Amino acid sequence: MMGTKHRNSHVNGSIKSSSSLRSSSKSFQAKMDLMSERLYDVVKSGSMVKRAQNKKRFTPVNYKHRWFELTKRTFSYFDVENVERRRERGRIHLKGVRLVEEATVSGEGGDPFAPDGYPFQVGYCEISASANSHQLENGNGGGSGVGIEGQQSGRAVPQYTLYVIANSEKERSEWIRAIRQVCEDSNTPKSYRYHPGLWSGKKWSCCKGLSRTTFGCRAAAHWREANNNPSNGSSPAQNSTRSISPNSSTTNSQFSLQHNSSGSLGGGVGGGLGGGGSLGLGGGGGGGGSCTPTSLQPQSSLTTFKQSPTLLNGNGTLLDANMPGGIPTPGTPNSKAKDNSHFVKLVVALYPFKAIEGGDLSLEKNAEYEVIDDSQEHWWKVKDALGNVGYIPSNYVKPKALLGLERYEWYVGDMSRQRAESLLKQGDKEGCFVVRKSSTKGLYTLSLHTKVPQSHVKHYHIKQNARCEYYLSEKHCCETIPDLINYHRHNSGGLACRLKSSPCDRPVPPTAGLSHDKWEIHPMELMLMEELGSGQFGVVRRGKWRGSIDTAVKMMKEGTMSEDDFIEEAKVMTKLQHPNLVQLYGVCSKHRPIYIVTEYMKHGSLLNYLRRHEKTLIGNMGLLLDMCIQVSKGMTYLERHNYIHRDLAARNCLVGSENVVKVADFGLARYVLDDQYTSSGGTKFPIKWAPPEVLNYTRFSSKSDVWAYGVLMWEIFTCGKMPYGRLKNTEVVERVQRGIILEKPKSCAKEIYDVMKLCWSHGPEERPAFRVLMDQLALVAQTLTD
Ligand SMILES: Nc1ncnc2c1ncn2[C@@H]1O[C@H](COP(=O)(O)OP(=O)(O)OP(=O)(O)O)[C@@H](O)[C@H]1O
Ligand SMILES: [Zn+2]
Repeated sequence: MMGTKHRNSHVNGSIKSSSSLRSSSKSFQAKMDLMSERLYDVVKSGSMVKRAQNKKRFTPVNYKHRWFELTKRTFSYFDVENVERRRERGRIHLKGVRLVEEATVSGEGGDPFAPDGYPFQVGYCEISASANSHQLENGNGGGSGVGIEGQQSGRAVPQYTLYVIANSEKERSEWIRAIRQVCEDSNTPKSYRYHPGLWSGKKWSCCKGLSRTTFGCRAAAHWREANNNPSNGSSPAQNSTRSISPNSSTTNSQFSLQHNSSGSLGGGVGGGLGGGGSLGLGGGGGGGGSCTPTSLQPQSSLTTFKQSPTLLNGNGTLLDANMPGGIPTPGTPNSKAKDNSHFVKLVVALYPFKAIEGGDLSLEKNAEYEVIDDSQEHWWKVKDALGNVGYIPSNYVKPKALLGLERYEWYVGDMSRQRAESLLKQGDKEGCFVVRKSSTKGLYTLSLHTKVPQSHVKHYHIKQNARCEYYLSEKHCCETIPDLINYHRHNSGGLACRLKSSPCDRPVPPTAGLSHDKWEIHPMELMLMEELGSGQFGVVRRGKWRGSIDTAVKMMKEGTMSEDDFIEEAKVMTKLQHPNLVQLYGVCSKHRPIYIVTEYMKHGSLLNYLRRHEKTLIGNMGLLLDMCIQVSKGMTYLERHNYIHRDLAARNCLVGSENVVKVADFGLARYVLDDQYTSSGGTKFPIKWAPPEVLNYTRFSSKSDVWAYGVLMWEIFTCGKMPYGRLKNTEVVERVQRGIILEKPKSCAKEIYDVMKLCWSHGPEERPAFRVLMDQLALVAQTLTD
């Protein structure tokens, strides 16, 4: 039980005045050290989302954007605003770090308010805030005054856990690796167990363990081993716990559910439910949005769990967490294979899927399936309740343990205000509504269509009171959002009208290929219909695959592309999958002309769409900005996969229902044989979308895509005007070389034009990455709308 009450012992009133004097000068010295350290040894930095103080209840305001910095001694975080003089909000001394692992914060039993992203956790023990790093170098030798902290710094078991949500899988694994690398490993156990999930106040979201101090349900080898393992390289498809997870066949094994009928892997006692610990200098006051009275809040905004320093094993025998080798693990790295039977991954179908090819399995919406093989990214082998086994598209299911509001028809997730409006107006029904993620991270918004006095959509923030109950009008509070929705189905309670229906089913996303391992399509399986348009490669027609799936079929004019190379590439391209990329289903390559078969987008090319709807679009900055953001999401995905588009422009984006915009034709330019198209001197070369380094040296990169993206933004905000008007290509080249850029479109806010200008920085390295652009535009959207 030690440790639970002592987190503030360094400010304990019993400390004698002389030592407090000493400690104040020491703390000044420590501050100076820390400042210089921050200036000179930042190993890694970046903005991510931090989960605040652990509470019994989950709340959206638990999540804040913070600027993180890793130095050789600390992992600290700062306000994101005010770049020059960032205020430090808290820090972890790396000496105290005991585990760094991926985490699962959302999903069933988890935090429904967790924003999307890639969470990881840092488990640590408290290191006295007043002590500087030099003192701590000696680890647990501390005198009795700071005895508890001194001892704790030598502990194997972390006392607290900090949850951080990275923006991409790659970023997450980079952070995990970086923190592990700079951490002293002397205090970390050879292997340890941890919970990938969150403690909800009642149980662990990962294993449903009912005691906060229950042994971790996941075994990890010491991270040295994990870090050295080549399979934990930077490949975004692999996550860093893969090699050390008990369920090695599971690509993302944090989803494993534990079926553990023979009792828990280890019991546990002790450890209060106490919240946070005070950490380091400056922590105070952060976090914000607490749900409990502030006087009960520990001063730091760190999310922390108390864990017992003393543990029981499965038989109830006392174990000393300080003993060499740390916590005994039922699943040591060598015995992991035997553990496999305990782990079953259950998924729930978000959409129906009809098995057409042999070997596939149909999915029934909301039914549960057991995953048998998820070694391939896009097609998993699963078993249904009747024992039928087959392949299903992995993007149609969600791990049961991660299921949040998705199970509800009315939840649309990441839909912008503008798209929600167009969706609801389309149905034109009184009381038709959706709940969506608000543009403020972690919050939700109810969008409601009403016809009184005339057809319009109202947006309400779902708020929380001091007891963490949700409400739309303060008089009617509910414990959960679904309860709140139910309440307002029966009582308008201050809303424009009662909630009635939600719009038709969520649109079913395309699959990566039309079946598992399928990218060669037999032309007999395609029914060709009307012509959709034509480009320089030939005609595009609508098609139906096996009478049921809408497709677009591009019939490639013979001699326009190097076909064999493209056919090889198509296998890779079918594997690229993102909601803002036009899905490549496959090719018909056995006959000529070859067909390229893609997802069908009902409103055709973005360029024509902008021109056709100029009147309604031009005044709607929110909608135009939303289109830009959608494209930036698709491009961020390509960037992350090191895939260069080479011909990004409004003509190569397509529009689907509810103003969904997707990027098409990525990478295709490489297979074009026509010199006029491929050489920067050619008449068909997209000069107006090309940055200086492409014009000069044909040097393509993701950053040349960023330049083109700036021009695409300009096309969007002018509703499809031709960049540089009627200027000839040679004149455009000359201007670009001289640094003359496109003018600000009339209907475009200065903040948005500023982003375009960044894309047109002369040197590729000065241009922001897509992932940065995406965040910047989301911030602009937040200030301009919602
Ligand atoms: N997946 C699709 N869904 C619906 N319509 C499509 C699809 N793909 C293409 N089209 C329609 O076909 C037209 C021609 O497309 P295509 O990609 O061949 O040429 P383009 O992009 O207009 O020009 P370029 O040949 O220079 O790339 C598009 O403008 C669009 O209207
Ligand atoms: Zn667990």
